[in-house]
Amino acid sequence: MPLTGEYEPSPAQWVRDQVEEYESSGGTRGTVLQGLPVIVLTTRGAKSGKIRKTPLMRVEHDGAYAAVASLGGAPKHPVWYFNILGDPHVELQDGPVRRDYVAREVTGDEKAQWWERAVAAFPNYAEYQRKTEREIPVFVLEPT
Ligand SMILES: C[C@H](OP(=O)(O)OC[C@@H](O)[C@@H](O)[C@@H](O)Cn1c2nc(=O)[nH]c(=O)c-2cc2ccc(O)cc21)C(=O)N[C@@H](CCC(=O)N[C@@H](CCC(=O)O)C(=O)O)C(=O)O
Repeated sequence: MPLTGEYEPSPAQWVRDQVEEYESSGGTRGTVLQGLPVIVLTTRGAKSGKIRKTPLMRVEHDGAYAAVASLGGAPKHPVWYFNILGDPHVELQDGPVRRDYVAREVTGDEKAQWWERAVAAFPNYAEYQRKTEREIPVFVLEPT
């Protein structure tokens, strides 16, 4: 079931702009960062209930995706992390395809396997984890 409600763009201009270009082009432009593929994750604000859209690096395997709450290795989780904890029903747009998913945080061996996939897709993730004490959370998103 697609998430409905009032969209509240990111306060970060470059993020807002990437979402705008991604969506207005039907997922044909604004789909990379540093030449690597990007998806757009839609979540429901845990406090506002508004629709939030977050570009993330594309980490996909057999139809499932990882959402890596790296925030560049910052000491705190990105806010969208708490949105997913509040409501695991999310949407993900990968290029022109937009689908509904249910997200769950992964740990242990499953997380290690997805972390490997994530670093393979975007090597900066390894550097981000090295630069912070915070354990970077990973959600796996499976199609509903
Ligand atoms: C700035 C903040 O954003 P954030 O949710 O912390 O997410 C920060 C970043 O992760 C986010 O901007 C990502 O898109 C950055 N980013 C990546 N961020 C990552 O963490 N991982 C990535 O792989 C990644 C890739 C990427 C690629 C392209 C690009 O343009 C950006 C990319 C934000 O939007 N804050 C809002 C509130 C947002 C929100 O969801 N509020 C909730 C409240 C939630 C709560 O407080 O519990 C609500 O509406 O209820 C505000 O300050 O008004």
